[in-house]
Amino acid sequence: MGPVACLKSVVPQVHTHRSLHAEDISSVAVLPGAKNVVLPKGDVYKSLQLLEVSKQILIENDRGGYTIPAKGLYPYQWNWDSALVALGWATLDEGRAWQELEKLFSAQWEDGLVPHIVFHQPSPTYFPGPEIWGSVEQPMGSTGITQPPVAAITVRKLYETALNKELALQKLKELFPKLLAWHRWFQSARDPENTGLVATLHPWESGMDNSPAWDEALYNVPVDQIPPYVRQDLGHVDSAMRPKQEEYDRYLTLLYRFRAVNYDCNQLYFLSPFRVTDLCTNSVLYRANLDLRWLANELGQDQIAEEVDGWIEKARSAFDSLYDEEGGLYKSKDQLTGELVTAKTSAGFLPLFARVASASQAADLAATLERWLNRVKHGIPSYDPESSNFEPLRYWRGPVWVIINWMITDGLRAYGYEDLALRVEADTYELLVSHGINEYYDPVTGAAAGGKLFSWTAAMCLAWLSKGDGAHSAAAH
Ligand SMILES: O=C(O)[C@@H](CO)O[C@H]1O[C@H](CO)[C@@H](O)[C@H](O)[C@@H]1O
Repeated sequence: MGPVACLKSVVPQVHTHRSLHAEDISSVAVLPGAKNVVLPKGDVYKSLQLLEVSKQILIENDRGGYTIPAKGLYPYQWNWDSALVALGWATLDEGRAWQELEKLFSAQWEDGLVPHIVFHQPSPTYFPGPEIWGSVEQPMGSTGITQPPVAAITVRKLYETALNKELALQKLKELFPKLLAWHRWFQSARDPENTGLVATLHPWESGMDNSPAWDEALYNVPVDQIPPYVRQDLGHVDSAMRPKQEEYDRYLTLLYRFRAVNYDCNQLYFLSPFRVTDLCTNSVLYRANLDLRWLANELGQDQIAEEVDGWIEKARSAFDSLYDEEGGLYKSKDQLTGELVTAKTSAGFLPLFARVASASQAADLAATLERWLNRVKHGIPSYDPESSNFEPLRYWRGPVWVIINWMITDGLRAYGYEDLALRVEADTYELLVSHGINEYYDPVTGAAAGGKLFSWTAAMCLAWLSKGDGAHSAAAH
């Protein structure tokens, strides 16, 4: 039996329209056409196995048009997870990738909000579920907050790389008004004072839930008399890796306060005791606006392109107020105190993904990142590894997230830091090969942590690491 036949017999085949065939094996190993070679040539088996496992994870986590992040721990459709997972689906089945976004936008609210979780089917394994977000009078099919708006970035990528151009144009036309409504909602509901940057009103909205960036702002939230509750997350994951009880009490306090006004977007900005300018949300939104403008131009919607341009212009100058020159990276801001937060987190590099950093800011960010990488075995830690309260295993307070590695790598490449981008890519690949497809990883040991067989990590493996998918052509800063 030759090596190719031998590999085929041990690697499980998945029946999608792009299943691996014998001739693909060399292409997976050497990646012709890729902008850079990530997968080591001598390690074909591991590479193939990783791809097949990634496909299997998406298939296993598919709930009929949408993908749950991980069984048990996250049994519903999450907003930015789905937008990133769609990039993975696109490598297997373009129709299925578009469907992921359609399902997400099927839950869009009348005011334009696209919720952070959509409760398509009941599940007893997650708290707080629909019964907490809704009420007897107003049952809810979703949460009443949002998440970083990745979807427009995904739509552009799917559209530009589509093999089925006709389908892509049709889906773009259907999704465009929904994307626009969501981005307009960000402007009106989350920047009613016209500052150029949007507010985040709940740590869950930031996607980096218990990042040290929120410590000061969150601990300023008084804990209300809230109904007793039982956390489900601790039944799935060790408590040492999850937010603490005093943080959860505040998450719930905010939820009940928002629910008391039925999540009225005109009131929430003014009444929330937690209001921050989150770098992750603002960087993703900035980049998504570049892509939305590109899509508007593609559809010949000049007036809309101009409107989006106005948001981009305003945000560009406002971003400078988040730059910490001494720290060599960007920082989030507590809007209620007006202070930049003290914590240096991986979100501080995301203005590279946005293309909003200047060349000299990018050089500082690259230098800071290099210093961080030299302190750990596996990058990119979510929190400054030089910090005294760096926790390599606790949720967003140290661990590595592959989706953030993708975003930062994409940004590094756009600014010409190819070697650094390759270093992060190779490191990420090594993490996945050695430790599997998990929610996150310990940057000191590489150990996998959090939820297992995790969808967005699998999607990044398919869409990024196997393709060497660097920066696409989002308009430069
Ligand atoms: O901890 C949780 O229960 C959820 C709440 O939304 O957040 C985490 O999990 C979600 C699902 O992967 C992610 O979207 C978030 O960014 C975060 O990592």
